Amino acid sequence: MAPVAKLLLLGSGELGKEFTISAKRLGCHVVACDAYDDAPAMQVADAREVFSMLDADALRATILKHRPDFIVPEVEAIRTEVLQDAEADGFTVVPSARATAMTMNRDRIRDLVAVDLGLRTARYRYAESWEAMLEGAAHTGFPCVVKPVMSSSGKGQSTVQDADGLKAAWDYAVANMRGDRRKVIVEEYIAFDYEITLLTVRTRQGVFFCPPVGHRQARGDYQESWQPAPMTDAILAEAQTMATKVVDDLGGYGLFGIEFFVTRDEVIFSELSPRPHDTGMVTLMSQNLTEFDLHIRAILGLPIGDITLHGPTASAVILADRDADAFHIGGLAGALALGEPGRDVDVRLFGKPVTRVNRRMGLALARGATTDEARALAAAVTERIILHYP
Ligand SMILES: Nc1ncnc2c1ncn2[C@@H]1O[C@H](COP(=O)(O)OP(=O)(O)OP(=O)(O)O)[C@@H](O)[C@H]1O
Ligand SMILES: NCC(=O)N[C@@H]1O[C@H](COP(=O)([O-])[O-])[C@@H](O)[C@H]1O
Ligand SMILES: [Mg+2]
Repeated sequence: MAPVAKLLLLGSGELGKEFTISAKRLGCHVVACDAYDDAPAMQVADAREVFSMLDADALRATILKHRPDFIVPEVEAIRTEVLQDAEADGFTVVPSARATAMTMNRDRIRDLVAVDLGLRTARYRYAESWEAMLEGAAHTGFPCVVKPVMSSSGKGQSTVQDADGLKAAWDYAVANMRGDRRKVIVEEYIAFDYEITLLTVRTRQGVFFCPPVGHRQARGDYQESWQPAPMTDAILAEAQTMATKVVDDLGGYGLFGIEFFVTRDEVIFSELSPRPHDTGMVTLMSQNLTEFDLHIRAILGLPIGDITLHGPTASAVILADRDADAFHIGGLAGALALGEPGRDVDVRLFGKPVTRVNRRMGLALARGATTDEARALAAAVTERIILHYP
């Protein structure tokens, strides 16, 4: 049987794994790529390719070898020029080669949103040396947040309290950045009331939204998320209007995770992923269609219909605390025993072959009468899951 579509998945982590499962359910053939073997998505895909997606020749060769109907980026470590060439040669990049290139570089997406579209963002400046950061900080004030223009999951990110901290922030950013651009964004620190991810689906039938996802971050990386995030209709409508402007400019079809800070009287655009978002993994339990189901449906041009929330739901991450290649994960039975009628619990173990300090190895999911109850239950589930290192 010929597959519904052949997908080349660039990045094979936990998001790619769940996306692959959703795509396989709709009859797709998935070739999962990453820089290391046995990555989570490879374990459920039809085929795998192990190479650095920052290597232009290897990426080009892999595209030509498989000739996919859709190239689906999953990480932010891809030589995006190759995707632009591939698109010019008639391949389809999800959602578009331009969106992938723009979002892989914080400065490009920030300039698009703040300058071209005129949407509210934190004040910012770019810097290519720690001395230049002084000038940036003069514009933003202290505290300020420093991030490499190429990084994700908070890598290389720090909050700086005063001028004395700038040199250390530069060194940390350079040591943890990805790619070869020694450049940072210096951003005004926003003392937000809360932050959300607005999962936004751009389809041939128009733009759809999931109920807003609230989340809590530590070290620039997500710790827990919940849905729905309580917010007023007016603030939500404003965020939706901003999201629509951004995705319509970026174009293409797929799900986008759009991050906003919300203060007492303002919605501030932070950044976006042109693909499923880590905080959106809460939809694995909360919705009739998960963010992964929505992404593949938008890609294939299938109808979305109603996005229905089952009820207040939360996710919490299961992290490793050290570097190890020998380990096992225990406590599943006890964790799942926390569930009872009206208090569903579930876990996802990603199957990553090695641990690292603070590497996300799995996820707890829980439902409750309120998001607070769901969050407490998800946290209790993670406490029962134990990583054992021999
Ligand atoms: N200007 C800011 N003011 C206050 N907090 C911030 C600011 N920028 C970032 N943060 C905090 O750090 C978190 C991570 O920042 P950001 O999303 O920009 O990093 P990232 O590396 O792109 O992460 P990911 O790829 O996981 O989305 C934000 O969700 C927020 O909690
Ligand atoms: N915020 C981006 C994000 O959550 N990306 C997800 O993490 C994986 C990398 O994990 P690893 O660093 O543990 O290999 C990526 O492949 C993607 O699934
Ligand atoms: Mg983010």
